Amino acid sequence: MIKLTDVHKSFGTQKVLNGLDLEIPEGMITAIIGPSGEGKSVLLKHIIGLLQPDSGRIEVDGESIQGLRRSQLNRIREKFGMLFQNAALFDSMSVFENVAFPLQEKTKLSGAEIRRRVLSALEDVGLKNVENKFPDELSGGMKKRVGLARAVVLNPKIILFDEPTTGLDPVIKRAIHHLIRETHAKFGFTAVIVSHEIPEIFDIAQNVAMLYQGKILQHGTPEEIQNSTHPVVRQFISGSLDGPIHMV
Ligand SMILES: Nc1ncnc2c1ncn2[C@@H]1O[C@H](COP(=O)(O)OP(=O)(O)OP(=O)(O)O)[C@@H](O)[C@H]1O
Repeated sequence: MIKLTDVHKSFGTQKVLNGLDLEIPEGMITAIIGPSGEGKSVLLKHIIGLLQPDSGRIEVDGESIQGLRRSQLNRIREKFGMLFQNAALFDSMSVFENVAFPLQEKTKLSGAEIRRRVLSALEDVGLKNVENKFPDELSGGMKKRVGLARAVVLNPKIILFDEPTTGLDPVIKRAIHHLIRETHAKFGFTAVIVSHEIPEIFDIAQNVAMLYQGKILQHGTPEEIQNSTHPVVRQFISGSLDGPIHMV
């Protein structure tokens, strides 16, 4: 389980997280939703230890991730895979090299075993015969698939997805969502997905937490969030211009 307790984070005078509490259950898909600029990516970066809170506590599997030495933090980070917003592939490396990278960095597996695992991970995400291509030869959807293969190749306990479908056409978006669900069913990792895809995300996530003004405003099943009576949640999921959320 991932547990955040009373987490505060400011950048200069801008308070982004303001006493945030959240429990992310193990083995489930949890979506973080909320208006742009509210701190969803900042929240993900705290979970993986890329940002430190000003105060509060973040625990992964019962272990606090603050104040750790780099080697201890690295050990905890090995539990994580991450699919970044833009897939963050290395442009100068082939698809094979991109997916092999975590295995080469973190394991002492033989070249033959690495090859087997990379090709298997690519097959899991529906990619065949692309291992020798370079990222700029791939479509946006294929890049996301390669990013997902790289995120699952070490079989991590937890995968963080930062807007995995932003900028993709509706068909590819659906395919990526389907793939996340399938890989989740196959590998059983804990998934945390930051997403703007409303209502599609309600079909994928088992839990949904809405971030607003530095706190989790509501956390529940997709049904509970969709049937929320909270005016902010209602306005956000309906995309209405009228309501307490002010556009800037
Ligand atoms: N390293 C940083 N230094 C200064 N400000 C930052 C930093 N990281 C994030 N911020 C600020 O924190 C706020 C929240 O950013 P964040 O990217 O988490 O929002 P978000 O909810 O993920 O937005 P979006 O949905 O548009 O991606 C923004 O105002 C951003 O400018």
